[in-house]
Amino acid sequence: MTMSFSLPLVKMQALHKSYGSGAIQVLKGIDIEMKPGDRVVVIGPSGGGKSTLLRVMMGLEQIDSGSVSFDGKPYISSDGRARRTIIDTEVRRSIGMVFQHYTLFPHLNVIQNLILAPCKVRGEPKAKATSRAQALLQRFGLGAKAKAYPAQLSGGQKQRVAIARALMLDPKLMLFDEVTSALDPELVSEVEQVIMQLASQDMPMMIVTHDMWFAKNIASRVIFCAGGVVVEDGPPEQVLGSPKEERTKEFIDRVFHIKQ
Ligand SMILES: Nc1ncnc2c1ncn2[C@@H]1O[C@H](COP(=O)(O)OP(=O)(O)OP(=O)(O)O)[C@@H](O)[C@H]1O
Repeated sequence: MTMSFSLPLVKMQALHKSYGSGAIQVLKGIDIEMKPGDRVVVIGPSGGGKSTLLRVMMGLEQIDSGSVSFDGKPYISSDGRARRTIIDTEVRRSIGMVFQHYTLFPHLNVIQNLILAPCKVRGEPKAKATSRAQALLQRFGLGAKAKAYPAQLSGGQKQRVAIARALMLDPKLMLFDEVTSALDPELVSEVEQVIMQLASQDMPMMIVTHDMWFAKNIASRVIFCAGGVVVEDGPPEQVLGSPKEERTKEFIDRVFHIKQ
């Protein structure tokens, strides 16, 4: 029998996070390992700490204790005394994130939004960044929108631009936090398809979503978080139930109710 081992791409150890100087405990000891090819979907009841988890991974939140490693290197840790979080920004930059609400700069057009960080952060020449940006926009069916401003785009287009913008920094891991929740239903699939496209190219990703159909179709693993801990971690069919039940609100309510 042959066994293959791959080192974790991400390793979270005993992550604790509270808001309000400890008054609201949100993460109560999270241990998650993510392997290089994993597409992890995080589900769970509202207020369970899913967004907080992703924001911690992005270095956007202070933690109380614990650590997060990327490619074997701890890049988020706590100094243990003053609740100060230590962030290795170099490592952190290899992670891209897209949020629920559009975060494009309204005063910049699409191309300018895409090339800002590569030019400013990396010192990439403008012409080179622009040609990479154009190629990405073509790939995502947005070639004609290069000169448009965010206000001239639909919600689905804005989210696809936000994904393209994150990809401009060549992330080794992508985090998606409910990126379709604010969209009209008819715009959801164009954004999900872009994420599926990235998944088919083996981009490791962690996704927070309430869309059980999407979860089932994209996940290699599903993690159920509730009450600040990981309640269940396994293949989608195990955590999400039988295909008949998927995506129904009743199913989600029942599972969340039982596990809360
Ligand atoms: N900046 C903050 N200050 C104080 N409390 C916060 C802050 N951000 C989040 N919280 C609280 O922390 C808890 C977890 O929030 P979080 O947004 O991480 O949950 P979630 O699982 O992503 O929920 P949802 O599915 O509704 O988006 C909630 O009780 C929320 O009210």
